[in-house]
Formats: sequence, C-alpha cells, structure tokens
Amino acid sequence: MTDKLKPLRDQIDAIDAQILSLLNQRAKVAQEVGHVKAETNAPVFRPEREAQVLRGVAERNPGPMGDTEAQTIFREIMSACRALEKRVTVAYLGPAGTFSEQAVYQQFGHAVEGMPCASIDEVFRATEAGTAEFGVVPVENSSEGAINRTLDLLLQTPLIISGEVAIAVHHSLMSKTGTMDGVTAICAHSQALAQCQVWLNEHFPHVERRAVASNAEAARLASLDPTVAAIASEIAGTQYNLGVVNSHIQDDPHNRTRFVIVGHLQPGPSGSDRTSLVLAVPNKAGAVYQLLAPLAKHGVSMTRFESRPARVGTWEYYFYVDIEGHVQNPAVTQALAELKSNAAFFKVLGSYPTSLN
Ligand SMILES: O=C(O)C(=O)C[C@]1(C(=O)O)C=C[C@@H](O)C=C1
Repeated sequence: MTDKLKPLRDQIDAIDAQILSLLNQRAKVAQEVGHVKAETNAPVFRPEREAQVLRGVAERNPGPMGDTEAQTIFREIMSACRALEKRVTVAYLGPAGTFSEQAVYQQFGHAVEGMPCASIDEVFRATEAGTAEFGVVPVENSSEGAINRTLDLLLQTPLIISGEVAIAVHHSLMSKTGTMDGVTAICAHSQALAQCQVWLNEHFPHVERRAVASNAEAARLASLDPTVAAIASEIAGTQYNLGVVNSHIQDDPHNRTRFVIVGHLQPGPSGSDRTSLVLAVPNKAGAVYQLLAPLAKHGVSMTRFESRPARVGTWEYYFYVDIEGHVQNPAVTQALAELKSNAAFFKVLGSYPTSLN
C-alpha cells in the first residue's frame, strides 16, 4: 500500500510546488494592478471582472474537477490577490455564523474583513457612512418571499446594488446534547420558523417556538441552556458546539435566499447582467401594464416583479422590478428611458453581474 502511495504523493508534491509558484506569479501581477489602480484612484473590487474570470473557469474547465469546485478555488485565489491590493470591509447581518456571512464569503472569498451588524438598517448605515465599503443584505427567500425591510431601505438609500448571491438555505434542529430530551423551546429567526413550520407541526407540535433576532443568536442561546433547541445552519451549530437533532428540516428542500451587495460602486457590463429598478405609477386602471410596455417593445426580459405598499410619500405602491441586461446595453438604455417618462417615480437600484448559481 505505502509503496504504491509514495510515487503518487511525490507527484502531488511536485504539482503543489508548481501551483504555489504560479499562485505567487499571479499575486505579483495583482500587486501591479493594485499600483496602477492606486495611481488613478480606481476601485479595487471589480465584480464584473471577477464574474468573467469565474465564468471563464467553468467554460475552460477540462475536468475531472467539477465546475463549481474549480470556481470556489478561483474565487479564493482572486480574493487573496485582491487582498494584496486592498482588504475590502464588508458589513452583513450578524452575528458570525449566519447565512448572510456565508453570502459574504460566496461573493468576496475569505480574504475580506467581515463586519457583523445587529440589523439590516445597520448594514445600510455602515456602508453609507463608509465604515464598510460594501454591505450584504437578504432581499428574497424562495419560500417566504421578499425581505420587506431591505426593499424599504433600497428605496431610500444612495447606495447602488453591485452584485447578487443566492445561498441554499438548509436548516438543522440542534441542541446542546444533540437530542430533544428536556427541551421546552425551539428558537430561531421568525423567517426560519416559518420555513420549517410543516416539519415542526409534524414532529414537535407541542414545543414552544420562540422568535429571536437571528438563527446564530438562537444557536448561542441553545449553547447556554439545555432546555433550548435552535434552528440554524450547521456552520452556526459547529461554532456554538451544538449537536444535530435533525438535518434539512426546511419544508422546501430547494429553499434559497437571494442576497444583494450594496455599495458606492457601479460595475460595468460583464456579459450576463441584471438591472434592478423601483417604479411607481398613479393608481388608475391599466397604469402598470402601460408602464411596463417599453420592456416588451425593446425585447428586455423581466425576471422579477414585486409590489410593496408605500408607507410614506405620494404613491400607493412601489414596484420592484428586475430585468435582464445592464443599463449600458442599448436595448436596456432605450427601454429605461421610455419607462422613466411613463413613471411617476423611477429609481435604478443598480446593474450587476448575475450570480453564478
Ligand atoms: O483585474 C483586476 O482589476 C484585478 O484587480 C485583479 C483581480 C484578480 O485577482 O483577478 C482582483 C480583484 C478584482 O476584483 C478583479 C480581479
């Protein structure tokens, strides 16, 4: 056995030495890019370029390594190279261990400064003030719908959406002992409790459900109290030393949350982009239909349409619309100019590369 392994491991050692040398060659070039950018005060993080690099990795990947695995590695390579230019600070809905933190790493890799915030409002405030260069906030969940606080804040903020990330949300039921013995309450964020309600009704109909600020907070509480179980990601469970009672308890096995990245940067076109808008029209029959007509006229596809009652201002509803394409694409530019002239309220939230998954 050992005799057969030795030459293979020697090969791996030799390849690793080459990989390391190539990684450092790449890192030196990235440092040069950093110097060029510093001269012109150009932004270090270029989401459209990173999206193109990662799409190129999948296109050129000869295997047997999977495309997603190759992209994960290259995301971290770019993250490490970017950190040599400048380490980007990213605010997110904390504490550490939340799906928001996972979204940060999925977009930026691990060579970033994560800044956990107590609320979505705080993420916007920190990013607007420049304490963080970017903020990552949840915008919609596949089973529970829109995250209304984010939609309201997007309406008011001067920040621009510069990217999106979709995360598969798998919830686990966990406790200090890894069992439900002696457990009298199950804690989680209200969204997570809602996403697991059918499963909970079936398995633990008589255990109290308690909504707390975040799933990570639930995990922290469970780590302190054997009468409390938490619904959270297993990453959060590991962080707080919890045992798993049941995995994958969310009612929808394909449950996903989409996050957006907000900041002061408007990315250029990447070749596969999305544009997010907010619109309002006077409340009269056919107004919404007329409002959206320019999209069909210019062949622009709408990928999302969400209405939100206005709590302030003149209009009854705001419409959150996502379309395919970048504001700089001619068809999108024309469609938006016509849309703007029909709308009573019009705001482009940003144009950004579509997420990889
Ligand atoms: O191409 C750039 O602008 C770089 O700074 C290099 C690089 C990379 O490592 O490939 C790093 C950071 C940017 O976000 C994009 C790409």
